[in-house]
Amino acid sequence: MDRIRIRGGRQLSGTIPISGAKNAALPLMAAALLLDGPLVLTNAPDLADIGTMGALLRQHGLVVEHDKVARTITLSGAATNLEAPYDLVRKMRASVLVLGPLVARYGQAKVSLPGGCAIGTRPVDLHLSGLESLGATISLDSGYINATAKDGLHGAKIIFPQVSVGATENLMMAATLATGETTLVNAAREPEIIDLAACLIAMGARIEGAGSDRIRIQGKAPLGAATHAIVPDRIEAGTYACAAAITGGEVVLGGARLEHLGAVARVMREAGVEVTEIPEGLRVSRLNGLHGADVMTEPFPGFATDMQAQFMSLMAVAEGASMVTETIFENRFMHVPELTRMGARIVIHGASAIVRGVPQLSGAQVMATDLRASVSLILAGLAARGDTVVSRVYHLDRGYEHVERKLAAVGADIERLPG
Ligand SMILES: CC(=O)N[C@H]1[C@@H](OP(=O)(O)OP(=O)(O)OC[C@H]2O[C@@H](n3ccc(=O)[nH]c3=O)[C@H](O)[C@@H]2O)O[C@H](CO)[C@@H](O)[C@@H]1O
Ligand SMILES: C=C(OP(=O)(O)O)C(=O)O
Repeated sequence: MDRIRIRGGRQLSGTIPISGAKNAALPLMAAALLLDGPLVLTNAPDLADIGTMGALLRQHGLVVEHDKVARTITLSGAATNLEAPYDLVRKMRASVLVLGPLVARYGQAKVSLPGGCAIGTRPVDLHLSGLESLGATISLDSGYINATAKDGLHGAKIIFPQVSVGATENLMMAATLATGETTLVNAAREPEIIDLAACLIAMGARIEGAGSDRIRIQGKAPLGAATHAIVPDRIEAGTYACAAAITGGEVVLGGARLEHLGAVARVMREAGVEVTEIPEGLRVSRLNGLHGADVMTEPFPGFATDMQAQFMSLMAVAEGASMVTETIFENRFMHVPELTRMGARIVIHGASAIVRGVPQLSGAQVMATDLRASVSLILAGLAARGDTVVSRVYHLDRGYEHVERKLAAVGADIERLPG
């Protein structure tokens, strides 16, 4: 298993190109099940999760070509197998996004229940009840979701009791092939939802309101081939913004957009980080000290849960105390014991962590437990005295493209230790 070694203390300077977003690319790939295609996705990142979604769609019968040099994914063909097996679904929860498109187009699907993961139990009840509202019959058997809609889906008004990115995506896709109008109320407003809607519209779908909490879909518009550029990864951008800030450096995040950072940019400014929009993307710098700032994770445009671990690393070396409250996932503080091993002073009280900043962290051997926890340890390593070695970086490779190359290119002392 590969590890990553970081020798801390280098200020970062230069430009980091921001890749296409993992969390946009995965639903966009699943959307290829809605039509024969081809669907051409440009600005595609080279990530383990993209490989997993490609493998899943191939075993459904699609032709998936990922040109890593041109950074395009071309998806075409029809599904010949309507089952998503446990072995692939367990690797990546976003696999459940094939459910809506499959049942909408083929009237039938069998998809393994994704189960929980390190950060929480992560049920899919909202995906399933939403599909039932659209007319699907759902049953659970031997760890699988069986969904049928022999006469097709029909439009409905679906009021989500809680905001869910994945359920909004699954139902928005399914509704494009349902008869009549579907309204999603209390829908997620993340930039990845807007990106998926833009791609579906490019295919011919009629969708209004994506980016607001009420999305209207007029189903059964004929869908055809489309080309779509994947939105830049706001979480990757936020992560590298923390890298610039934690090292007291200045970096340009090529292609990043301020409006996509939501509350993250505001809180970073509050903590003493300069974030400026420039034609190339965002310039992030920290010339003076960092101050503690409180955050609470919320659906977009609130502070992203996917930025919580990285921000906690930053607060670990800020002056004063910060309170970090996680409201989305019940088990997303697994980076805390590892950061503590590096000298951070953090105590957890229920869903909140109190971070008392220390002047300096010290390098240590630490273990990655999930995607964002892994990168938070790399950030801490960039600021720490001495060497940090992060193990289990396969978590990191799910969602960060060439992290060591991108950071080394702006001056970090970082290398991958193949294992
Ligand atoms: C591939 C992808 O895009 N992943 C992102 C997506 O995950 P994902 O789509 O899984 O997250 P959701 O927005 O659905 O989850 C939000 C909350 O709703 C709960 N919930 C969700 C669905 C459901 O049927 N029932 C239910 O109770 C979840 O357990 C969680 O507490 O949004 C999360 C929240 O921004 C991010 O952290 C993930 O990086
Ligand atoms: C939690 C994440 O992803 P996933 O939903 O794929 O587990 C993430 O991107 O931080």
